[in-house]
Amino acid sequence: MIVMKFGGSSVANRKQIEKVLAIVRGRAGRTPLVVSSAHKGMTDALLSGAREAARGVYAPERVIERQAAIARDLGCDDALLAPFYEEISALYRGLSLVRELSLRSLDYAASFGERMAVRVIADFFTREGLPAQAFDVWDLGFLTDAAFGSARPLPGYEAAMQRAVRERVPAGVVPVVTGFVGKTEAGDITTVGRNGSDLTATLVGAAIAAEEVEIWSDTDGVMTADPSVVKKARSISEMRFDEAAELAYFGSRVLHPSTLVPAMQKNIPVRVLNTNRPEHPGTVIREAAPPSELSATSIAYKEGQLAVTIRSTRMFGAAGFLGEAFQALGRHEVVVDMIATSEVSVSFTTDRREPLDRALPDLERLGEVRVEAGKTLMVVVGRRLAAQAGLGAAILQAVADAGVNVEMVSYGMKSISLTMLVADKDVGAASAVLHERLFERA
Ligand SMILES: Nc1ncnc2c1ncn2[C@@H]1O[C@H](COP(=O)(O)OP(=O)(O)O)[C@@H](O)[C@H]1O
Ligand SMILES: N[C@@H](CC(=O)OP(=O)(O)O)C(=O)O
Repeated sequence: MIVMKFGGSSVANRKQIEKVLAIVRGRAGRTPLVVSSAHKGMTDALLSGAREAARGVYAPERVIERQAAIARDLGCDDALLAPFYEEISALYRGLSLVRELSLRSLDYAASFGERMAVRVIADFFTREGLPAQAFDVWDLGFLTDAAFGSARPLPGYEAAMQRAVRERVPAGVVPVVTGFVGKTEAGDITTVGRNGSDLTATLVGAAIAAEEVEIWSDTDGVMTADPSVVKKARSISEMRFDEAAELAYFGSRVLHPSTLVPAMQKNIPVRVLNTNRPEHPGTVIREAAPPSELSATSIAYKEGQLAVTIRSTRMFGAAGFLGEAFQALGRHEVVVDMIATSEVSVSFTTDRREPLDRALPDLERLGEVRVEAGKTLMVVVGRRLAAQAGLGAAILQAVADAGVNVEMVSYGMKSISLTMLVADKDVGAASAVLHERLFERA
């Protein structure tokens, strides 16, 4: 079996879904299980409708009309999605009455995108002669914890999924399964997090021991930089799991940050492909990749970071200071990405304000605290980074030549990445110069 995940851009409208049909038809002999995202923009539309409702503005017709237009274009009967339109209206009505919006309600609202998309896609495939059946992923055994907005499957979900796929998917029928969503044992709808259908795909792939997971998007696989930012970005043919995981974590939107974890655990290759150019070989991500002649594999960045510095003379030669600081961060669930220390200060970055604000009183007991917003983590990923003398210096020199000030650097022993903290405004200049030096010179 193979898992084929199609993102929002791949199922945006009839034209795109026709491409998806041709691609899936071409893989029919490999027993595909399709995981689909919502049509592009639907999740955002559903969430903004819910937020509006919670402010007292009840207007479900916008999102319903958007979905209905796609369904109609695909020739689906209005009755197919009518129960969902009623449920969305009831939910928005409820939110507009209580004027409240919990993480749980947000997940419930967001879930409609995938639940409606799989139904119209399976219906269309079947009418076009490729027998298909829509499934909510929980009906195939994917039950999760109750961490709304970042839910994960319950231990043992793999066996439940294997059994359900065997028992519920008829032979010769392509299952079209919801990405992104899940359900708790108590019946509450959850999501695995924004852009999470990639993660659903690898979790499902790991559960059913798929021979491969394909992620179909709108670029020729994983590229040396975000092609929407760096025009000369080029496709990477092979990557190692750890390289791709690092890249995904540091903001490369093409893969959700946790996508590679289930694939790594079960050693399942992940192939990233382009729905608009299915003949392109894309990128294969697996445990081992042949040596590359390039110094680096790719660059990525994560904007909107907060840089925090705690300065204290108490730190000078004292044991335990860092321990206290990081215990406080741990207690308040502050996720730290990058750290630098000196004799009298410790600096780190994080991307969420709210846990940091909760930790501040504890940190202020340790020393003088300064928080600066508007920072970007720029990362260069590559398995040769640790081994190639002078490469780190060349990267920093390139950024300096572009007039960009690097405020922090992290370059660990045996590391496959070099991370720099720069101002948000410098992202364009830093990306361009790094790409030019690392990938555009012969
Ligand atoms: N290194 C990269 N390689 C390819 N795409 C990237 C990279 N970094 C960022 N991206 C962006 O990710 C986008 C694909 O992700 P997304 O919009 O979530 O697609 P989908 O709708 O398929 O889920 C691309 O259009 C591209 O702009
Ligand atoms: N539809 C969800 C999940 C997802 O993964 O979407 P996409 O594959 O289009 O990134 C979202 O927008 O967050």
